[in-house]
Amino acid sequence: MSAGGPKPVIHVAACALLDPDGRILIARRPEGKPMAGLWEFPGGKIEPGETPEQTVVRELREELGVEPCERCLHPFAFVSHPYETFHIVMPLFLCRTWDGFARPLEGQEIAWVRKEKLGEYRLSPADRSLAAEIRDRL
Ligand SMILES: Nc1nc2c([nH]c(=O)n2[C@H]2C[C@H](O)[C@@H](COP(=O)(O)OP(=O)(O)OP(=O)(O)O)O2)c(=O)[nH]1
Repeated sequence: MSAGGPKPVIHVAACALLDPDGRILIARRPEGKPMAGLWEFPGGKIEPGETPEQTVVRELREELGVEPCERCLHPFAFVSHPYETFHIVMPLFLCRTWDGFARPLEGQEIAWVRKEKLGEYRLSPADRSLAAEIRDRL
């Protein structure tokens, strides 16, 4: 707990899209957002009343124009990570099947990256352990 009292717990849901060549899509947080310039998995905050799967489907549609089906989202890992001003809890799903062609719709940069190369990208601090999980378990 910080000196200023308890930090809010933020619930986020994210997804690693995996293409047939075994590459994973990551996105770079655009200028103007917190943690701009860092790479992360597509996703976002879970809105009230949403399941994490619904959040991922909504965010992939908004950010990338792709439509995964909910049953194509496979729970893979989660993080519980303290940032300075909040604490993030975030499940990461894996998805190998979706409709549409992933393209950056919100001014973000995207990259398809082999799992061995994920460590070469400057990831959000909460995502670093996820990259290691992907490298070791995928
Ligand atoms: N989407 C996503 N967010 C992550 C990851 N790792 C990580 O620490 N975060 C943090 C960054 C943000 O503080 C928070 C997600 O908020 P966001 O700003 O992307 O979500 P959002 O689009 O729903 O929010 P907003 O801009 O509408 O406020 O979680 C990740 O892999 N993916």
